[in-house]
Amino acid sequence: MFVFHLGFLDVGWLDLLDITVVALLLYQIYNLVRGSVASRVFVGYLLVYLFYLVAKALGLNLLTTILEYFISVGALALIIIFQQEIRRFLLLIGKSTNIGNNRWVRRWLLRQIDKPEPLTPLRPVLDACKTLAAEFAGGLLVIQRNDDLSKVAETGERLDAELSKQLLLAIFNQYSPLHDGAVLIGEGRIRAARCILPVSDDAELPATLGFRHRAAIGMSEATDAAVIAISEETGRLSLATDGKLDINLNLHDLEERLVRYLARPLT
Ligand SMILES: Nc1ncnc2c1ncn2[C@@H]1O[C@H](COP(=O)(O)OP(=O)(O)OP(=O)(O)O)[C@@H](O)[C@H]1O
Repeated sequence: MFVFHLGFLDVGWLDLLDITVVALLLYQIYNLVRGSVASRVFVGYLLVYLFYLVAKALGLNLLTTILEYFISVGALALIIIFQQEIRRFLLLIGKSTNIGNNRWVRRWLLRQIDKPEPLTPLRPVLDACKTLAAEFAGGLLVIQRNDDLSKVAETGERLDAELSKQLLLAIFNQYSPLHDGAVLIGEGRIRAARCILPVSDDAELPATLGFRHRAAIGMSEATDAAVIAISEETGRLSLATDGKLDINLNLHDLEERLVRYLARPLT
């Protein structure tokens, strides 16, 4: 069934759906590679493909064959060049379609009654952040929301300790064997310390941003956790959520953003 005619072209509903999906995909790819070296490779590849279409339409057989060969080998090369972007793209899809994490799916399909979200008391966390910032001690604190963080916990020392300001300060004390890496906090308890977080490979991040802050962003890209980074150099407080870092927050702003983010309904 045709929707309309465009010159000699008959455009149907399926064509419109096809064009919309391709446009959305291209837009997502553009968003992922924007600003990175990969974006130039992507544009170059598109230009070669356009050149190939023109050569084919003109009936330039030899050139078409050479370009066909180049494009098929190029597709493989693209997968290698774009590994980081493809990984980020798949993570994005996985994160937004994590069926088990969906409130409605849990309720209606998995027949799980939603228990009230386990609230992590923020007071001990905020008090510890205040002291760590004032003393330029440095810290990295992950507050679990809904995603399972057991894989990250495995990279460090598992603990199951009551959450308290004093314990957090003891962990991040420079003489503590647990001070390096991140602390995981979930359901009001300290779950692990000395954890290694995934580091963001976003090429648009400022070069001045060190690994503690890149790890905070990386963790918030890969999971729905909120990550607080306290700079050892400047005492600055930053909060990473949804792959974005808010830097130089005062304690009040940090508390407000954390409360708002953790109270946000699950999708
Ligand atoms: N991937 C990671 N996972 C967990 N902790 C990390 C990771 N990368 C760095 N860190 C922690 O951050 C500390 C400081 O790293 P770095 O100096 O590169 O960060 P920074 O962002 O410049 O922070 P600062 O302002 O505190 O110097 C490391 O000693 C380590 O404890």
